[in-house]
Amino acid sequence: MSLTLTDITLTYPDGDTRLTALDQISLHVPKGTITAVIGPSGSGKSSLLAVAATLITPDTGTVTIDGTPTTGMTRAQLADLRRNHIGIVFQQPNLLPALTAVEQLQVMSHITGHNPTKSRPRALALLDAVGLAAQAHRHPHQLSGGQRQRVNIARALMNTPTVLLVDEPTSALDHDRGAAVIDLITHLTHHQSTATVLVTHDPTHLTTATQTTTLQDGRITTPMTTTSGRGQDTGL
Ligand SMILES: Nc1ncnc2c1ncn2[C@@H]1O[C@H](COP(=O)(O)OP(=O)(O)OP(=O)(O)O)[C@@H](O)[C@H]1O
Repeated sequence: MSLTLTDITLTYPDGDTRLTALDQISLHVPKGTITAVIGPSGSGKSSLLAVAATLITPDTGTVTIDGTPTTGMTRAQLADLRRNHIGIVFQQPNLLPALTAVEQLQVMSHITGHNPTKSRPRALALLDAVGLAAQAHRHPHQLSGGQRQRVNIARALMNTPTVLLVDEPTSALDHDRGAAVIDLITHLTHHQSTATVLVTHDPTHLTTATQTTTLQDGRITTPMTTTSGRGQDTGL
């Protein structure tokens, strides 16, 4: 259960030429660990997440999820892999306005062909794990920004992903709420054993990461460093 990127190069069309967004990136993220990715705007962080999520196919290189290389998979196989193995937390929660918090999570089961009614206990347990047991029946407009981001994170975990990809989850939150969200991601990473990649602009987030990598112009510029960040048991 891990995520491995091997020699990834990604280019985009740029007028008559091509812009290299990722240049021979290799990264190994074991289960139960967080790799923080930092770097200036335009350095390739979002591109890296999109490649890891199999949303963009790189020009060269391999994305391996849980030991299975994704190279050569059909679109249907990739969609299946994303639904069942990859959780993605975007900057903005993008919750459905008409649904309550618990229903936002149950929809994920519906998408994977499972019975949403049967998945309700897990949805409620996850909301409890992110501190929202009392808000499970509220609609997005009845939740604060931090609470909406917590629903977003819980939703990404609904289908027990082995890989969790998180893009600047605190950009819309104040410092304290942001720190709480990072604590939550750390906690869930360890106890759901996800291989987590966290893109962040905030250096204070790096203390909870297992390793940190810095991107500059699509290249890794610093060797990984290892810390000892750990969370607590959610029992999920
Ligand atoms: N769809 C695209 N078409 C062409 N160029 C792109 C596209 N997406 C990104 N780029 C370029 O690729 C490079 C890397 O962009 P990317 O968004 O991955 O960086 P980033 O580090 O996530 O930036 P930010 O922190 O501003 O989100 C930049 O030069 C960007 O302009």
